Amino acid sequence: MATLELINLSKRYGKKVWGAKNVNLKVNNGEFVVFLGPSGCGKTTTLRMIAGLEEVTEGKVIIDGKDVTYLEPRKREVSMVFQSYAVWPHMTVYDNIAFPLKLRKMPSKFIDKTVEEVSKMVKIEELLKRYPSQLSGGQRQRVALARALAVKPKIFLMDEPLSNLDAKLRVKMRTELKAIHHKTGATTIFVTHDQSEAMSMADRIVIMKDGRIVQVGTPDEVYFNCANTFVAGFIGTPPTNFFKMNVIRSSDEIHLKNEYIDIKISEKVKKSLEKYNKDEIIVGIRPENLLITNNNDEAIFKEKILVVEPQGSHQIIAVELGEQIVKIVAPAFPKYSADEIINVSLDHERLMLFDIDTEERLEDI
Ligand SMILES: Nc1ncnc2c1ncn2[C@@H]1O[C@H](COP(=O)(O)OP(=O)(O)OP(=O)(O)O)[C@@H](O)[C@H]1O
Repeated sequence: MATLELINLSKRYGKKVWGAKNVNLKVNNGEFVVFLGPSGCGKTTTLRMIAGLEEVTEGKVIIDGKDVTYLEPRKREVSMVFQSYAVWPHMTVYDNIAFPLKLRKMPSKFIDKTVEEVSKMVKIEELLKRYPSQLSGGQRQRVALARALAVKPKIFLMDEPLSNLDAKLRVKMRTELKAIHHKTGATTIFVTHDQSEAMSMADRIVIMKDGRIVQVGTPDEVYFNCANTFVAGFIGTPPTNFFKMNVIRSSDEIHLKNEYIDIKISEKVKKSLEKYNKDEIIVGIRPENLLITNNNDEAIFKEKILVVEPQGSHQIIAVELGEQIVKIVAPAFPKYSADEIINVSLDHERLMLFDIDTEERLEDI
């Protein structure tokens, strides 16, 4: 177990492309941190610099207070699990797991005990005599995990380890990985572009865009206190609805208005708007914070339902406001259907406001 610190960590490919730029992060002992972001945002590059597989252009990697920026990978005491299972086909499962321990010249009794321990942890103790070709994809990935666990690394690095598995197995493995982390307490960095994977596993999520960190926080923090429109749009399914609106100030009220929507803002939100002197603003409302109501006075808009997508536990309702499709997550009952006219209000506590120019969230909400 160890702490990890990244200081201004940057990687430039060629003359122009920055794979990662000024990444600053402190990871606590035993923490499970997930790097999340769209394809090409720099997650893998950053992970590989931590592992020592990628040369650092600028900045430092510190593990347990020691500068390892230029230390070769095997001396860093980190283990990495990749998306492709990367198990050796000519070795049995036992030998695959034992290999890194044999390299370290560990006594055979110790190796036996460790293989038994980690294979139980990842539930492959029955498969030790098989070869990888005799395993399913999920089982192969478990072998790769066991091999990484066997060396008891200071830091566990995982690059999309679940993405080759089918949807059901992915969800199952998430829970298992979280349980393994709970058991081992190993400091873990996990890379994914799947936000629900990140939300369900992470102690903290590091959201990246264009090689930079845009927000670091617990799953709740990045969901409820999004730093900007990028985070609000990236986290959550269906994604946040965004509206460009005018700020209409009168002596006793403030309204946020566009052609279709009129929001009379609450006292709480009023405060943050007092400091905002622009006439336009971006409003973000999550689909579950739009509420279908019978009360005309509460409604921020009234519209015909375009389509209803039943999901069992809830319904996703789409309406069209001009060119924009707006999504509403409603409870499973009452049932709605296309062409029905609905009044829609909102949970004012969950309204998100963003600066029209910077797209950063307004403070004090
Ligand atoms: N060897 C390379 N040479 C040149 N550019 C590279 C190289 N490796 C990565 N890049 C670029 O660096 C940026 C970050 O890539 P990286 O692989 O870290 O992204 P990622 O977030 O892990 O994406 P993905 O989810 O698709 O794996 C991208 O713009 C990518 O094109």
